[in-house]
Amino acid sequence: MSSPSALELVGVSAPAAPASRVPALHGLDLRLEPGEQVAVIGASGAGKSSLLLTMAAAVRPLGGQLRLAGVDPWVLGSAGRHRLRAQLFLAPQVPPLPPRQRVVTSVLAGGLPAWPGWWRGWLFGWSDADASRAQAALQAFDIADKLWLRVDRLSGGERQRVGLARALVSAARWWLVDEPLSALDPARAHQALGSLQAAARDSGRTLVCTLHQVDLARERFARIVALRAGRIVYDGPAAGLDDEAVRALYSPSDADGTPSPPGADPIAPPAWADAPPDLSPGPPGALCR
Ligand SMILES: Nc1ncnc2c1ncn2[C@@H]1O[C@H](COP(=O)(O)OP(=O)(O)OP(=O)(O)O)[C@@H](O)[C@H]1O
Repeated sequence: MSSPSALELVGVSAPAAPASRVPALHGLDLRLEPGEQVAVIGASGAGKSSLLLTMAAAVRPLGGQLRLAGVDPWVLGSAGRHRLRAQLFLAPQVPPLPPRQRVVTSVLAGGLPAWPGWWRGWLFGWSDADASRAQAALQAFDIADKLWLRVDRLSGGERQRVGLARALVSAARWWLVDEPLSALDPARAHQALGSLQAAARDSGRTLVCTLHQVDLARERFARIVALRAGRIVYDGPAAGLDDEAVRALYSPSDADGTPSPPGADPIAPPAWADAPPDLSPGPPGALCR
């Protein structure tokens, strides 16, 4: 049964960035019910990040309509849209963590803008209750021991997990997470995705997650949305996406999404690329670069 609290795209075409007028998404129809968990897959450049930015009301559709719990954020004034955005947590591929900030502060910033007390804590120090909240969020990603470290002392994978811990302290009802596992080894990736999904499930949040790990997407998500060249080419149960469909999804294509014929070479290399390398020795004493 559909709910009025759904996140909905109706015939949405949208660019990849706020300043662009070039559509990266073309006429998408998509509806996510509260508490649903959806993996978005597709080749590089297919439009996965653009879809999350559009859902987060960070880029304005060129056509069609985004509806968040029945409200189109783009008919609101900027203050109203800002309030509505507090319902959305967007985790970009590379979390924007200030390098000199302590991890505790970065995690608790996930509660902004809905948590005015953040500024007090940031200025005057964190209470034990705040620190415990951040620690519990980090614990879910197995990095509770990093609570008081500075962000620039973390590895890339640890930063990525701090970025995910921010979702757990946010009050948002929709979690939009862009490639959360790109910097994690396979074991950590399984653990982090499991924690994220469990936290979303336990708190009734809607989770949309873009993933390059197709096997993990099929194993862990009941519903898969597949994008190709800015269009939805599959939206359904993970079980309905077989290996052949996945191969077709990731096969090279022309710009319009038409698969290239076998052996086709869409971009010919320049003539010099085939020339044999010059292996002649340089003058005596020449430096090898
Ligand atoms: N800032 C930008 N301005 C203009 N076009 C962009 C911008 N960022 C991305 N694009 C283009 O928009 C299209 C969709 O990009 P998008 O980042 O949404 O793809 P993606 O599926 O998330 O890719 P990836 O898996 O590599 O992150 C691509 O053709 C890309 O080149």
